[in-house]
Amino acid sequence: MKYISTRGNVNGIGFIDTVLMGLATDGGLLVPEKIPQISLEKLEAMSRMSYQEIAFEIISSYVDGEISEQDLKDLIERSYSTFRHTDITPVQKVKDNLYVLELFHGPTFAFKDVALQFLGNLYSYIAKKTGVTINILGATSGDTGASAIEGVRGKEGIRICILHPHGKVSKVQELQMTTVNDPTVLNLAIKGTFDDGQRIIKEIFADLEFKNKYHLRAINSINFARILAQIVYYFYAYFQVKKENDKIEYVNFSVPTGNFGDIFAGYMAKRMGLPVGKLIVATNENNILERFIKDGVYEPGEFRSTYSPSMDIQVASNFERYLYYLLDENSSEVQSLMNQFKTTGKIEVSKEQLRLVQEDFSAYGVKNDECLQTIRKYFADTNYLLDPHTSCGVTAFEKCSPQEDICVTLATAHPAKFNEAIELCQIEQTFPEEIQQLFDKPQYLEVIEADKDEIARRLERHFTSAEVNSK
Ligand SMILES: N[C@@H](CCOP(=O)(O)O)C(=O)O
Repeated sequence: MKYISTRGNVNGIGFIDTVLMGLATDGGLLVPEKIPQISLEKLEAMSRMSYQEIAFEIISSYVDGEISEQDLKDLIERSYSTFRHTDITPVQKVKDNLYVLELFHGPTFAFKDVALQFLGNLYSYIAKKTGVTINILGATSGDTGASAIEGVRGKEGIRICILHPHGKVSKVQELQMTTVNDPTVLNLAIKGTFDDGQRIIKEIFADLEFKNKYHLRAINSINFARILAQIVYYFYAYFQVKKENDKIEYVNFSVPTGNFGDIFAGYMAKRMGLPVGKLIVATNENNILERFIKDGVYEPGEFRSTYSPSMDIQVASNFERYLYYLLDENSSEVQSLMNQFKTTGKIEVSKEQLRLVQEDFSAYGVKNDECLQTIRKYFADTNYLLDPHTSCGVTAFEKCSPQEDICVTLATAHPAKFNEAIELCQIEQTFPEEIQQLFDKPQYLEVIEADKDEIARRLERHFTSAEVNSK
């Protein structure tokens, strides 16, 4: 299994180099040369496996022997031993045709833990094997940051810096990131939006001299390992639902979407042979992806702060990976559309391409009020408390999934992370102990201009500090 860039100028690299490269050196995103196919017999066998066993089957088909079988099994075991639920990502039936895939049982109560516990352990494994320090740079709209820090903190030979938009994440999200008192962890609160942070880190990664000098590594979903670990739970969820509904031929998935990584993992699962019907893109009022799926025009709108801050994103990183497949793996066309996006701020696909988009996806952009209404309605009717992101997913399920289909909505975070929104719904909730205790801790963060050069200077200091954990 080799990996290539969506823009065509990186070819034939292996899995570990793909993880280390993160953003491709030509500015594109790395994808496998061929998507592994899962046969019907294999699917049947996998339906009886545990989460960890399914993870091994999927991940090993992409790692292709670069990590020994035993080491990979150990990495997977270690990564999911931190989860509070024995099923790792349990599936709950909420009503007749709606299941919720609970992805928030990891250490930071968000779906990001599923991939970042794994990626943290993988980085640690690589750091030990190569003896080279790993300096991680990431941007977050709220959930990735805490989860990435939790995935690597205390691990030998790793430093991390996370950029978050100052004042634009929930209080619990901010506390989760900034109460970590560890000299290898740096939190920069930028005066800007998540899109500013994501653009700046991509510019820094594109400066190859800087990237190589400081061994910069990515933890965002630009890193293919993130997508890979997220493919697993689509398989797991399908098998759980199929057990209860043996006649179904496919399942729809409704996915709260910001950076397009989570739903892109679902698209990969479908391409691998999982019987997925529609992939429903649930956005909030930052609805670039909804507009693209409905009209074929990809063009950022005005930034809005919403009750689902993790999805307050205009430019979705993984859109480029999808574009690559939509354009029939034609990297020069991807390159030219991405250039066009850079100069005009807009991409428009043909009618035939839009038809293909709509074969796989439907979309709904949830208004702020609707998000709260759905939380109230489901709590009153089913006693199930949705977080605001999952509420967008459930609202989109109601709008887009036909009554006769079964749909799994991805529950991407625990409601306790977004108590501001839950309080507006006049619903009382008890905080899990791990979240409650954050309120008494001091915070460690630096507020900084959203300026690439200033941030790069701060990174140089952090990534050359003597502080790095050792055995
Ligand atoms: N929604 C994310 C934004 C970053 O996305 P990623 O999947 O590329 O890490 C967040 O909560 O930080």
